[in-house]
Amino acid sequence: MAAAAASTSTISVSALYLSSSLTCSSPSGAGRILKIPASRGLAFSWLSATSRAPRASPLFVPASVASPNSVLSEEAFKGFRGLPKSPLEEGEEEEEYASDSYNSEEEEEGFAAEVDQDELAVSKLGLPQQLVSILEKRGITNLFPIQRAVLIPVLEGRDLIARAKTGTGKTLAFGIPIIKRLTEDDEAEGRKRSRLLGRLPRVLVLAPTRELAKQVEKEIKESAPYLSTVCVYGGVAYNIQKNSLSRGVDVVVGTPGRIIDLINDDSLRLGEVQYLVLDEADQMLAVGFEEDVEVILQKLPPQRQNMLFSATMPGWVKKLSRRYLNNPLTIDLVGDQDEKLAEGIKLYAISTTATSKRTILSDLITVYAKGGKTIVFTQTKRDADEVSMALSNSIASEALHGDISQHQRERTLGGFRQGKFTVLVATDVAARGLDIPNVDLIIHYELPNDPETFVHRSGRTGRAGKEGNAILMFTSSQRRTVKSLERDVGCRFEFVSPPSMQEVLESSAEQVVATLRGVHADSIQYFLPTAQRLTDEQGTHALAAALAHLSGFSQPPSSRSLISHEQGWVTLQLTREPGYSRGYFSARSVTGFLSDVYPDAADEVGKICMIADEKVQGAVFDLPEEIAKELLTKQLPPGNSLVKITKVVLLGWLSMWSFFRAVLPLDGLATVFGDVEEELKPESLYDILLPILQDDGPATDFYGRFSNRERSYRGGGSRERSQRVSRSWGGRNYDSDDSYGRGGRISDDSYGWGGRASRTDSSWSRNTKPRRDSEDDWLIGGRRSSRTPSFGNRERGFAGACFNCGRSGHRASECPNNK
Ligand SMILES: Nc1ncnc2c1ncn2[C@@H]1O[C@H](COP(=O)(O)OP(=O)(O)OP(=O)(O)O)[C@@H](O)[C@H]1O
Repeated sequence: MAAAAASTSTISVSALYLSSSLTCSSPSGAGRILKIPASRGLAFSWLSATSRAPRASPLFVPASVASPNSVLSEEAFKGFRGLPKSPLEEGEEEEEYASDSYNSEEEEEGFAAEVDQDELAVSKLGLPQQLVSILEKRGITNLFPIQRAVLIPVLEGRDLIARAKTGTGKTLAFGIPIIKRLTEDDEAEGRKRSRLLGRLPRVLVLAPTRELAKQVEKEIKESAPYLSTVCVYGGVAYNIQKNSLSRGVDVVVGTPGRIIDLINDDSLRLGEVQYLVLDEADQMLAVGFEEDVEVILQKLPPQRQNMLFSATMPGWVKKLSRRYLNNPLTIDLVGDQDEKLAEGIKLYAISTTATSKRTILSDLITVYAKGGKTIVFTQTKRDADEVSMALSNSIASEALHGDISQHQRERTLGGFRQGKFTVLVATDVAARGLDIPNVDLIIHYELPNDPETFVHRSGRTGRAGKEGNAILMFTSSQRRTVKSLERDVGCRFEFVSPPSMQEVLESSAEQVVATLRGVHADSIQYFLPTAQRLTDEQGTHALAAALAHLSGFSQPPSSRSLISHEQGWVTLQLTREPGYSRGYFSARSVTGFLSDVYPDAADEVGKICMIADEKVQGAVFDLPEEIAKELLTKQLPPGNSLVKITKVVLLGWLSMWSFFRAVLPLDGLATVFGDVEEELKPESLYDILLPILQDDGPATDFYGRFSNRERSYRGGGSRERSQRVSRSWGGRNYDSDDSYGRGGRISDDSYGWGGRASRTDSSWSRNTKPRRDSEDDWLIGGRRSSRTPSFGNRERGFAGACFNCGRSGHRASECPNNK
């Protein structure tokens, strides 16, 4: 068993659905393994059984509290009525504890019923009334698990290291106890201090990005408006920040670069800081803030309480905790759980081609976001701009990346928050920490660089216990990476096909109906006579016409290519019987055939894809609708057959379908599949399905870092052409990536990705830089220089960081610390 590090108390206990070995250690560091069979796992159903937690879905609470291998703070649950005796109490046998405490189903149920949900109510925790009222007004009536876990240790003055899933309320986890302490101290002094001009800060919160800093400031300000909270970050003038500091401040939140500048010109004095919070500590390292952070820590008074929040524990973060934290308590609500995502997030994956991505994107947004907010993640700034611009034709959208000025970034985020536009197209700058309420859909337009980025991007939805969807777009050559992601993140994708036109139309209509519900009753009055007349004349047609128009379909939807998804095109399939083949069947064979049969078609042909099945001599290709119609009337040379493809189905279904189609008559097919699935409704028996096609791109099976190669063959064309062009790409499009191209202090908080950009080594992808600190390799920006591009491909070795210990080279499931 791995005992906890001597200086760190890894948290113990809580036998919550314990299905595997849980490593526990007492505060003295003596670890023990507690084994409780899954069947005896204790369900903390009381946490989800409340009707008093309106913002938390039932799915949410067990995520952090009752999943297998949850590791929680024993102290955190002190005082909970009905909490079973700790298994770690002196002299108690592990097995005895297991059998004594949980020996029957009834006992479990009895216990669950006995525990009172009020134990989590903010009104019952002894918080200052002022704070309670404000929190309740904000809809925060019950603590989330990380907040409950952190509360007592912080109030007891412990240093701590904490980790919880995205969107689970980490900001208030440190915010609530700190605000409580400051409020009580002020009350004890008769509020003299709060009126003191020029008072020095008692709390310092360090955040890796400007946006995160502003968000933390907002959360603290909204929860304690009576305290003075000042946010300092780069990219904006110093004066306003200096003036605010000079007026007197209780809490300073900021990014390290600007904090150092303000310390250096004596505008910020840290001599009275009692609480230090390092938010997203591992990200500080990723963006090159490690030196700055250490400089700041050395300037703080030694008598202070430290709280460090970090998703992983790379070497530097461990070093920080050893050097600057005092016997910290580790509170880890993720542990080695396989599933790293919050429970409310439903994951989909969709196979696309480089050329079909953009057209599919807007359909996905229409069908899956249903008019709600969407964030689309791209790899590069250029893609963010281009995708946002392309979307703007049909959906209000804005881009967000590190090249956009700070002022504009704030305006964009503000507009998105307020719902002024519904689609934000962002690079990974927005992946970490941003808390935008009610984001319904995340689209990974390009694969993320690593599993952690996937978790953080996806975590912009499904926050605070809500539900959300995340869709991963991948090309067929990236299929293995998708599988790796499933393993690394412990998630399962539902593989879906591009939305059909029918689905797009239905979703558009639903959104219009939702908008109509918002029309004011008084306005409706003015239109009633006309509506009545129209209904009398045309019946429901009148309303259908209005819906069609408001959905943006005044003209009938044009046909769509099933390979490029572009409008106005039709996809046809040409197959040739083997005996009639004149040599190797290629894209040229298709154009040759078209020239013979209908030369106009040869001139207009769009994308051509070869059928993957080598036994079939054939290809599918796109033609403009009118030309396709004409072609289908032509006499074909013997041995050739030409059909219009009418449907795409998922690969899994396709193979099953092909099998049954080969062995059963049509009515037999209907019997086999009956009404099982939408894809296989009886009417679809007559559909001509798109066959499996040869890959249209180069191998990009190592997460998103090379996916911008796809740009090279965007625009369609034959497979041969695509590959030839794409090979000329050496890898990443450096100049357009957020991690590069900025240096110096100014960029210190340029969205976090600039950081000490000057230190980044653009040669990382070529794997030439020697390994300096293997634990940091995977991180985005800053120091990711040494990871091999084959990351994520299990067969080629795992180069990401372990979620459990933060070290690279193995997954959490293989972590030596588990043993
Ligand atoms: N107890 C609570 N009840 C209801 N809502 C809460 C509660 N605590 C926090 N929230 C809300 O949940 C949202 C997510 O909180 P926060 O941003 O602190 O999450 P996080 O864990 O820091 O996420 P990330 O890891 O993505 O940065 C915020 O909008 C916050 O106001």
